[in-house]
Amino acid sequence: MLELQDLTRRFGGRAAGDGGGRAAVDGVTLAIPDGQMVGIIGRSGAGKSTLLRMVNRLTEPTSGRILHHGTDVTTLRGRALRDWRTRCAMIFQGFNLIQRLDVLTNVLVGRLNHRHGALAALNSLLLRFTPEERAMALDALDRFDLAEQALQRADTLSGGQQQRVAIARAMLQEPRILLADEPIASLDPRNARVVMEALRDVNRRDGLTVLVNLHHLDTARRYCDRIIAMAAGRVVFDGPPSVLTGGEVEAIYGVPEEALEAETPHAPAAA
Ligand SMILES: Nc1ncnc2c1ncn2[C@@H]1O[C@H](COP(=O)(O)OP(=O)(O)OP(=O)(O)O)[C@@H](O)[C@H]1O
Repeated sequence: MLELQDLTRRFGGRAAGDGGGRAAVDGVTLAIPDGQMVGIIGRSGAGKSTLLRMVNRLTEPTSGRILHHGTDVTTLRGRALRDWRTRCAMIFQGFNLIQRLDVLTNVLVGRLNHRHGALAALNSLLLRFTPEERAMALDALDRFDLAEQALQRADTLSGGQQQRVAIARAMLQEPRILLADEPIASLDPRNARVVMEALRDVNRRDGLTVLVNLHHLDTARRYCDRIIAMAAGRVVFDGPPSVLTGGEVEAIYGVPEEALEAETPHAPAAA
């Protein structure tokens, strides 16, 4: 179980924790069972990215707690924090691959957090990997239908392929949670579908908890077990997709579903 307890993040105060500034996330309390696929929706600026980034501590909470299996991850430091970030992988709208490196090496980067000791550090620096690690990376690529592209530079792939490489890299971390921050916002509908299916697959087959920020409600309804809607940093809906009807969306946001989605600034579809 992943528990968020009264989680708040303010920006723009005089100092963290002084109670000043605007709340990007405002007192969010959620309990997310292991293996659930959760879609987080809401207008631009609702606090979706800040919420996800607090879970793996890329953004520090101003107040509140995050517990995973009872461990308070809000207080972790040093090696314990690095271990948490390994268990809690993240993918981004912009894929965040190293463009000039080949696909296989990009996936192997997901393994670096598992290494400890001086020799391992040197090998990491030189991007040297063992045959076992390379086999693991190839398996991950094969699973997402990318084995043939293993030796191509990352920047030769389509956006949908790059996002699947990012998922393969995340899987090499052997995480328990996958955080996906608008993973399909730059993709055309076909690539978006393939990426959502890949996320669904790691959720269903590997049992990962997946938290995914999405702009399209139909995508959230189709792929997620649970939908959380945010507005101004707060949770304004939390329930199964079947309950989030068009009427419910209009009641929450004051505009029809189509109008809500149309406000969303989208990056141009990737090639
Ligand atoms: N590093 C930061 N410094 C200052 N303000 C920030 C920072 N990050 C986010 N914010 C503000 O916090 C609020 C929530 O932003 P956030 O990116 O979490 O929303 P979002 O729902 O993910 O939006 P989008 O869908 O556009 O990505 C916004 O008002 C944003 O401007």
